[in-house]
Amino acid sequence: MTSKPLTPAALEVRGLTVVRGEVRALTDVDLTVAPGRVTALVGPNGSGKSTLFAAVTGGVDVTSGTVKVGGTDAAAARRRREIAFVGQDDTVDRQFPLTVADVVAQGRPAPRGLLGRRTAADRAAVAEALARVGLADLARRPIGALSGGQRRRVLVARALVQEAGLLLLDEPLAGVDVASAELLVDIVRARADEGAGVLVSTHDLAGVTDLADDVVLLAGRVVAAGPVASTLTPAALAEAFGLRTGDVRR
Ligand SMILES: Nc1ncnc2c1ncn2[C@@H]1O[C@H](COP(=O)(O)OP(=O)(O)OP(=O)(O)O)[C@@H](O)[C@H]1O
Repeated sequence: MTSKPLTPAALEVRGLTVVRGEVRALTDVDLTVAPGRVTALVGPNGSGKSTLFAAVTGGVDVTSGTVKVGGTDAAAARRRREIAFVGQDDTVDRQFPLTVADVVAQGRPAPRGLLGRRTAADRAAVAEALARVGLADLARRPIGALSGGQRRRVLVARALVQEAGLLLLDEPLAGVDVASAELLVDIVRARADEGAGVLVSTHDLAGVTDLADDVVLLAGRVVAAGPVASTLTPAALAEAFGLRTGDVRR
């Protein structure tokens, strides 16, 4: 008798192939993100990291294969708001007169009822997420009056208040200072400790050990996958990044 796992994977990708125009961006990708674990998605430019996120969030058509989130089809999970995503080029409209707290509150379900007011739970979640990303003092500031790095943190806070079972972050460490990077690593870990599955793409090989439990090395296909220590071997890195083995230092 085969026993089914008690908890479904936060994300389970099987045989995923995505063709974008003339380009085969992903070929036969298998990948699992377990609840309570942080998985790093590592690969060179053009290796398909953003395409993989797009396949989960509905930003690109799946050519073949399956994408399941929390045990159900990704489209159904999106409707249940079970997927929180911070993309690489996510922007907020700086001209629109929204405060930082307003933008974070967008991560909560739309307010119901005649007055459409946010609930006390919404307000508490927004305050907690802003504190987590170190922006509690800026809650009432217009979103247009923040630095680029601060706006990034606002978008992470917006993803946190969604309380989704799957958190996806596309290159959150790119272009952030050391303190912000450390904060992000802590935030990601805390979300996993709360039971979410987290998938984070990064170019920063040196930081993967601090960031993640598991790693998937991508080069249009999966080169290697598993626990960080046993997976990031010089040979696997060389294969994924197209280097000679002797070039890879860890
Ligand atoms: N909109 C698009 N139309 C056609 N091809 C695309 C499109 N977006 C990406 N591609 C191609 O798909 C492949 C994978 O790109 P993708 O953006 O997923 O890689 P990536 O690993 O996220 O790269 P990077 O690290 O540079 O962000 C590349 O060959 C790219 O040129």
